Amino acid sequence: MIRFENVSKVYTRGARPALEDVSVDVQRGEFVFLVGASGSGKSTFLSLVLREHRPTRGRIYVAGRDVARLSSWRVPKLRRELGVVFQDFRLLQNKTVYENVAFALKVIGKPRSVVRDAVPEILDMVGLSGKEKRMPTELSGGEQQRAAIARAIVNRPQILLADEPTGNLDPTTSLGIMRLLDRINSTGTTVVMATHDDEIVNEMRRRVVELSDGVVVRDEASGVYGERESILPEVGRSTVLDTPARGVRRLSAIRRPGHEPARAFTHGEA
Ligand SMILES: Nc1ncnc2c1ncn2[C@@H]1O[C@H](COP(=O)(O)OP(=O)(O)OP(=O)(O)O)[C@@H](O)[C@H]1O
Repeated sequence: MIRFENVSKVYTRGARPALEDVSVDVQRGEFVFLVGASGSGKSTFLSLVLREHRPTRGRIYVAGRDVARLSSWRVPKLRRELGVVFQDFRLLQNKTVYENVAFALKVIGKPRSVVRDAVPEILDMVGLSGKEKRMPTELSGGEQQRAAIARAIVNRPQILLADEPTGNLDPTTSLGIMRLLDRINSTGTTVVMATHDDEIVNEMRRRVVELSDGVVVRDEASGVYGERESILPEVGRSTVLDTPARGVRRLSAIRRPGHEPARAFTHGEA
């Protein structure tokens, strides 16, 4: 679904590459975390998928298209296959929740009948039924992100890119957003999420691609944020979750008694 072949990106001649010889293959339906320190190249990776920039070297295929060679007039069609959410939501402040989501369909020429059916359905899915008429300023951060996610997926894109989607949210709200992203992924949408949120990555146990100074230094099928497991080889997963001293505190802290922690994302309500 997304393939990087020996991709390098140099923004400014003479500067250190933002990405260097990156090869990553993301299959249809995968959920991939992109992790790494600030400046390691995560946003650059996502921007190349979106064809906001072209790679300096290498090939990038997205949903079957060679995006580096794509002519400009074909870029909008590529972007219809891609939903995007950001840390700062980026909702249109002068439009209601309904209008924000409907706008995404209107700009690509969907008929009114499609808008009328699709918008309520997607708002229901993200848990915003009843809040259609609110302005973004009348929503909590988590609700704003839900609206942004609704807008990103209302056109049923094959791929959802998320750049720090929980970066502005508290732990409980982040958990709800992750459940929602997980649910979207379980419907077949490929999800690539750049994040600094170690606890979410550790809890989800999905594929982790780690960048460091633009280079892929780790690509694990079911990874954690850092190298914690090599430090704690004998400690089981639930023990890690229950051990505040290890720093994995947040998700277990908001777990209600009797709730199954390990698969909370997979089957929980958003
Ligand atoms: N438009 C740009 N022009 C020039 N340099 C850029 C541009 N965008 C990013 N860079 C540089 O490329 C490198 C990678 O940046 P990038 O934003 O991809 O990292 P990141 O991992 O997403 O960081 P963060 O976690 O802080 O968002 C950095 O050195 C950055 O300064």
